[in-house]
Amino acid sequence: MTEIAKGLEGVLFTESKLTFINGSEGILTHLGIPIQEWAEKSTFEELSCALLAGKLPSAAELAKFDAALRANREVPAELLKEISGFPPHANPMQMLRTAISALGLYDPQSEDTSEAARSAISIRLIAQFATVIAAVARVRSRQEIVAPRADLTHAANFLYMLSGKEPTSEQARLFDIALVLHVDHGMNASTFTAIATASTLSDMYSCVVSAIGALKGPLHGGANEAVMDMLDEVGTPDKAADFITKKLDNKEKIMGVGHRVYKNFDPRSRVLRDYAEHVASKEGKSNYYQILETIEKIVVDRMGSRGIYPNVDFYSGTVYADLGISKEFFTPIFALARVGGWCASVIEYTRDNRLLRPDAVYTGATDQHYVELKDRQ
Ligand SMILES: CC(=O)SCCNC(=O)CCNC(=O)[C@H](O)C(C)(C)COP(=O)(O)OP(=O)(O)OC[C@H]1O[C@@H](n2cnc3c(N)ncnc32)[C@H](O)[C@@H]1OP(=O)(O)O
Ligand SMILES: O=C([O-])CC(=O)C(=O)O
Repeated sequence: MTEIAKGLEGVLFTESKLTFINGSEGILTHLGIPIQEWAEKSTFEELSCALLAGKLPSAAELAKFDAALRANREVPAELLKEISGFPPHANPMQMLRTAISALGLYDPQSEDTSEAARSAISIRLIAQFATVIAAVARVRSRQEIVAPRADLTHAANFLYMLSGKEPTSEQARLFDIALVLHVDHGMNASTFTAIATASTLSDMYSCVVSAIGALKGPLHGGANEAVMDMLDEVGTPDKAADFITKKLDNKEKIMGVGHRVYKNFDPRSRVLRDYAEHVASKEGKSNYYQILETIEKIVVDRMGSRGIYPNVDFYSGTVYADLGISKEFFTPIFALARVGGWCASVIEYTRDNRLLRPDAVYTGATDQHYVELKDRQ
């Protein structure tokens, strides 16, 4: 019988030098460097630059990349006008997808699929995702759009555009670490989608727009918002154990746990948990943090032997909530970070491109003939 790799599980379709994951041991590296070191020592700018270049940048290379990001933060005024006209109740990921699609219309280089053009567009996309997401947030809350500032880091500038207030250096650093943790993750569904689009030799904006659509779903990037919905449904820490036990007894899926590749702790969730714990030790444990602690313990006790552990989406929301960000923006923030990984993966794949075109085992009808409409039941 023909074997079908449902969900393409375990299928190797390309080579990559960017990200390595050992799911059974909970190891994640970018360019061979552990994610914990990137989180502790690096920045979103540096990791994005490194993935795009395929190597750690020199100080001069990083300064040039950072300057290019800062210089490209502004988006066309026409686009801001379009975003201001979006229905303010619309889903922010739909707004992001539509706005990035429109952004491509204003980029004279958008149809150029050479590596040099793809790299230049990547810098603009990384810089302008922040401006677009913050603009979407301001429009949804019926506030004036805040223009970007070139004197702030990528993380600080985004938080500034979101709230209109400059964040403290601790807030900016915490957010930067969250971005670093989300930049890339091998052949996840949204990166694979970006690559599938790129494999037809389509343009960079089309690749990234299709990836936004894939990230949006609750089985992928949308899980971070779904975790927060779950925490809001639980309400108070004393109700967490009962709530999760019932869900597990009913074989319902728990958001923010389980992973196609990790059959152990997702190392990113450990880093995020440590930061959430750090905030909790300074400011007292929030309800959210206490509920997650209880859920984690019960899930690991009952599901750990089946390889089901918290993933990156489990704790990220508490970190964003501590920064005053509302849950509708958790998935757009995932996109804000992941755009770097999407661009780097598209560039790497298209260097040795082959059209992606898998197949399905046909199980439909055979030996049929067309029946005229008037003769059908
Ligand atoms: C950034 C990211 O994209 S990380 C992932 C974010 N997504 C989530 O957090 C959503 C919740 N998690 C899930 O739905 C899954 O774990 C996935 C889709 C992410 C990956 O899992 P897959 O490898 O596709 O496993 P699949 O969904 O087939 O489940 C396998 C078994 O584990 C169980 N399982 C998997 N995840 C969960 C979960 N979150 N809660 C409860 N049970 C689970 C399934 O019910 C299934 O059990 P069964 O064999 O008794 O039917
Ligand atoms: O790798 C995956 O399948 C999902 C994931 O954790 C990510 O994209 O960060």
